[in-house]
Amino acid sequence: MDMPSQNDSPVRGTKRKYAGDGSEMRDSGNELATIADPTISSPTVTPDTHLVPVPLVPRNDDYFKTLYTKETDFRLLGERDPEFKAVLRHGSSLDFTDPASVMQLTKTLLKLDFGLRVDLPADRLCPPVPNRHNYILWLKDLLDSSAPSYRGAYEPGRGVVGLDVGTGASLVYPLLGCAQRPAWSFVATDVDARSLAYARRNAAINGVQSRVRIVGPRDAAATDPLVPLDELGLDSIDFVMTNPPFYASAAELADLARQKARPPSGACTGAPVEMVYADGGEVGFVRRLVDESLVLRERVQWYTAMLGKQSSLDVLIADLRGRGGVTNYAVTAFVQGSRTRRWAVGWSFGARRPGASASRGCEPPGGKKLLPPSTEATVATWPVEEEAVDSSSSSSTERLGRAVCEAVATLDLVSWSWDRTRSRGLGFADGNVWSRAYRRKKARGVHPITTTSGDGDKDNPASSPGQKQQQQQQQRCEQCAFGFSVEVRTSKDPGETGKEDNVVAVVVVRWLQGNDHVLFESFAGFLRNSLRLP
Ligand SMILES: C[S@@+](CC[C@H](N)C(=O)[O-])C[C@H]1O[C@@H](n2cnc3c(N)ncnc32)[C@H](O)[C@@H]1O
Repeated sequence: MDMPSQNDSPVRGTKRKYAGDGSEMRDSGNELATIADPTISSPTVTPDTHLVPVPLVPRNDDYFKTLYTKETDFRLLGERDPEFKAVLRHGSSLDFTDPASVMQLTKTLLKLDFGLRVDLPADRLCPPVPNRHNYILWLKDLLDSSAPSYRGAYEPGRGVVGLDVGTGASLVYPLLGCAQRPAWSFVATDVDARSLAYARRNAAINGVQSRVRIVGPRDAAATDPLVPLDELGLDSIDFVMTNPPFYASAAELADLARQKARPPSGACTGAPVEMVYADGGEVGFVRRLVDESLVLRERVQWYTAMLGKQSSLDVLIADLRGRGGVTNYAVTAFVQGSRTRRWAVGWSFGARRPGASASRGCEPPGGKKLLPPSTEATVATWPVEEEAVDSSSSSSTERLGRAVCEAVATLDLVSWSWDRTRSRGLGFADGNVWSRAYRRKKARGVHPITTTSGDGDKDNPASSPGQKQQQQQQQRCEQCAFGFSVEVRTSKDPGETGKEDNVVAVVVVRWLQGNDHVLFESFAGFLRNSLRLP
């Protein structure tokens, strides 16, 4: 979960732009529940006509990627939202020690940037939007780059189901996920009845009840699973996410709040029920998730968790690699402004490997040794000449693409296809079919690799012979020891001249499937040596 740091605490009234590092706040009590709900024990309820269901407007992925990449200009935000303007000091600065101001910032960003409205209780966490958004961006990257289609890109039609363990009153992750991905749906759990009542209301306000199933209150006892797939009647889901309770005791929570040197009304980092996990804080909570994942395994493609401390990341990666024998995992950092950094870890028992930006999204202070094996390698770089005007001559990218296809054509692959429009090829092999040893054996008439046969299509009957064949081929590829893509991209390379306009074409190999990192390294080496560049 978000850990407040001493440095986050601005002096009251100082001018400061919000760089997304507002720590978890508890409201002072002057923001009240705004829609009457008998299940919420709010002392005073003020009806607010703004809070009627709002339709979510899907926007393109690039829009979401660029959000919060620059410091937020509060004056501008105030011009766009009068409710935010009302809490600004001198029209341009925000008092981060005032819970009502921080809560308004959260509401304003959710409203303006995502079209979301939330009702937040005074005595529960108020989520900093940029940090929560970072988690969703990372999940999108993780899931897109390890999708069953191997396309390595966003597929709007792909239905994805996620479980948010400990969703909180704001329901922030399911709301952000639904706002960005129309085909995503969620199950959201919590142990806190008060938070859940607000979460249900926030689902209703945003009209996402059919896409977010809110379950609980769960029993906090360790006997009540964090990932209750059987109870929910779910065979499998795509991901689990959690921002776990951080502290191991209420005393630790109070201690850190004191260190932040904020007045009590503004210093609070959430109610103990949300923030304390007595059985070991965030490490204990995520270990519990690891335990469950070791039983559920591939019923969830990605298990993920956000962490407040880098030391927790070290401990959990060691646990996953050691006890869990996990090799397919991802590490990233969510950085907001210059000070606030959170970590996240994800792991999978499946064979589909995520891209480098998702799996090696940061270099932890503990060093590169904490990172999972690399899944991308650049095997060739070629200067892009000025493209010929004559339409009969082909571009450097096309010629490089042809060179890739020629090199790969010499191999005994289970499948290889080249997409000319994307300059990208997709291939599958049963093993190392590029080694000299393989070729020698093949020349002697020995089939060097024993292949496994598919399970057939008994569970998924195809309607036409063409579809049937396609399905069988897909199943065959899924069982291959190695899956890869080769892509020709152009990029700017300042090179030795330092000139930004020096454009090069690069050939990038991506490890898409398999459990043997050596196979990937060796294939990249084969391609590096055998590409006859144009
Ligand atoms: C740090 S808060 C995160 C809230 C929200 N997801 C966010 O990011 O703002 C942790 C949440 O986990 C919930 N929680 C604690 N133990 C839980 C459990 N065993 N199962 C589900 N939720 C739990 C708490 O009530 C709290 O809402």
